[in-house]
Amino acid sequence: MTNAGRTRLNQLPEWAALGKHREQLGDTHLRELFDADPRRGTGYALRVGDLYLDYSKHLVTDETLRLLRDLAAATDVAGLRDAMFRGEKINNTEDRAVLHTALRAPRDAVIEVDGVNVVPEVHAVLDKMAAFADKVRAGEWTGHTGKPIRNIVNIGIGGSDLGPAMAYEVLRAYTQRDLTFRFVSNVDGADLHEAVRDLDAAETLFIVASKTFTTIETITNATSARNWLLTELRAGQDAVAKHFVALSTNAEKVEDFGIDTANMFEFWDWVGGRYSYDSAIGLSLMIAIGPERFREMLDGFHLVDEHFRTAPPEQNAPLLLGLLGVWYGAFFDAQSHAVLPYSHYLSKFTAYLQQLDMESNGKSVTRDGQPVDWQTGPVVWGTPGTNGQHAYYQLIHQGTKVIPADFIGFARPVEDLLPGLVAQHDLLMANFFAQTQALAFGKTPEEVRAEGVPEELVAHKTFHGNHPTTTILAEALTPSVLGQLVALYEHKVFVQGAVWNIDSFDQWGVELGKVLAKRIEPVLTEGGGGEQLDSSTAGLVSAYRALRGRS
Ligand SMILES: O=P(O)(O)OC[C@H]1O[C@](O)(CO)[C@@H](O)[C@@H]1O
Repeated sequence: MTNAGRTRLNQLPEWAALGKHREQLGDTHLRELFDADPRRGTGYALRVGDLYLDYSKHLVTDETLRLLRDLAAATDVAGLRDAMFRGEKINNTEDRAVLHTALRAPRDAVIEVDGVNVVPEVHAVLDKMAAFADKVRAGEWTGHTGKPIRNIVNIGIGGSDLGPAMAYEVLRAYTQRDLTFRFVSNVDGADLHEAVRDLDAAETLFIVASKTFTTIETITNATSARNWLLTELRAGQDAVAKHFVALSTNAEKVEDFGIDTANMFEFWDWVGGRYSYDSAIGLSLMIAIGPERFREMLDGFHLVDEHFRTAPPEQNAPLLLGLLGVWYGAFFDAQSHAVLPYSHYLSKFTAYLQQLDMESNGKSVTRDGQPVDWQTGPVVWGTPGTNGQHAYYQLIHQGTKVIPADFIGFARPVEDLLPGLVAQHDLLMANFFAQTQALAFGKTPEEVRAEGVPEELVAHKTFHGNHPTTTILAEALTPSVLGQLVALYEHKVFVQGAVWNIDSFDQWGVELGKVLAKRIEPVLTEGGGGEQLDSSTAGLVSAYRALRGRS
């Protein structure tokens, strides 16, 4: 599936048609589009599972949407999608299938990789995880000294950290509150230090999460955690078995580290790191929320998988969101995309999406290695919306950049909020609705003047508006809704990669820095070798050594 010989994206007639249409659209304002169609607000909306998705505040008309769907057809998004679901090796630079959708397939589904149905293996691991999670939750998994495990520390980085850490925050209201969870990723020793300093080692379980089990940050932190544990417990190597489990595809390396492979939860090379938290990588989350809730989350993923696989293009939400991103990148020169959740529990959601989107689509060559000459993945950024309003929203409202944004909010606060706090929810959501309204429609100079604003301030108090947003609203932030949201973004990223003709499932761009760090480390510690470095890096390394008192 190299797509060799495919017509270059910007030479397709469908691309040219979009370019021409963009010119015709010119400066058409959302105010005009809404005035022209009183039903636009409800007409440009979709329901997917529990998600209500309003895309009416986008700079598009029926014609734009039709042309974008034509582009999707011309680039065979549906063909690549079907190949992915069938287990074909669409990750062509690594010659791997891309089957995170199999992680949430029902028990009786049949999905084959190299002629083997992978679904039974997926469910066998889920069952093993559930048995383990139940034991820990019930206090039946005891440590080396016989005390029950009460603290769970996940050690991993990238996809082996961001997913479980994000989902733990999102679903905090569903977690077993007498257990403590920590997530360690940074090779800066401060991360592990702060995570364990107040924990009783006798009650602490380390989950070492690494697809490859070779990632230097994770193995370094896991080794330090093992040293800490054995020192605290004044115990020998035999204490490791009760306090360390591994989540990996690499049994050999897990064994080398000293973790019993009986305590390893497996996944497979057809699960990309950034698509993996619904695999064994989600063990910490499953312990936190319990197997039943975890399964509800998987069902939420599956619901959107099925929607993406089967919904017609006009109603296909990931297709639509993906195409809108293509539209803004190519024809509005949008460089970034903001994700602005109006839920404190989604505070790590955008950070999670950064890896999902930017590691997937931060590419500049096509599947067959030709340089692209069109925009690919945007810079994804954002934090919970109300906080952003008092920080960077100024730039979105009145700056010079086009920043399409997703607003995500919920009708009901989580159930166990303290009673006095439930009332705050309407204020939160009033802000949610007000912001997309202000961004779309702005405030004209005439409206400003009508308020009696002095003429010299009119320009400053004018809001041009016309800033595109998607609004995603659900009743409540449940495990299923989280699964639905993540799958929606996974498939949106897929659609964009398919249109741009890039491999969204490799990540060669992270390799060079790793190799150079390995070379530089001995120069920092032992000295010498500086002459092989460029003059800037050599100067910095020598300043570092001097500051560390090394000559
Ligand atoms: O799970 P692993 O193998 O430790 O990898 C961690 C992360 O490192 C990366 O490979 C990037 O270096 C990510 O894609 C991955 O999620």
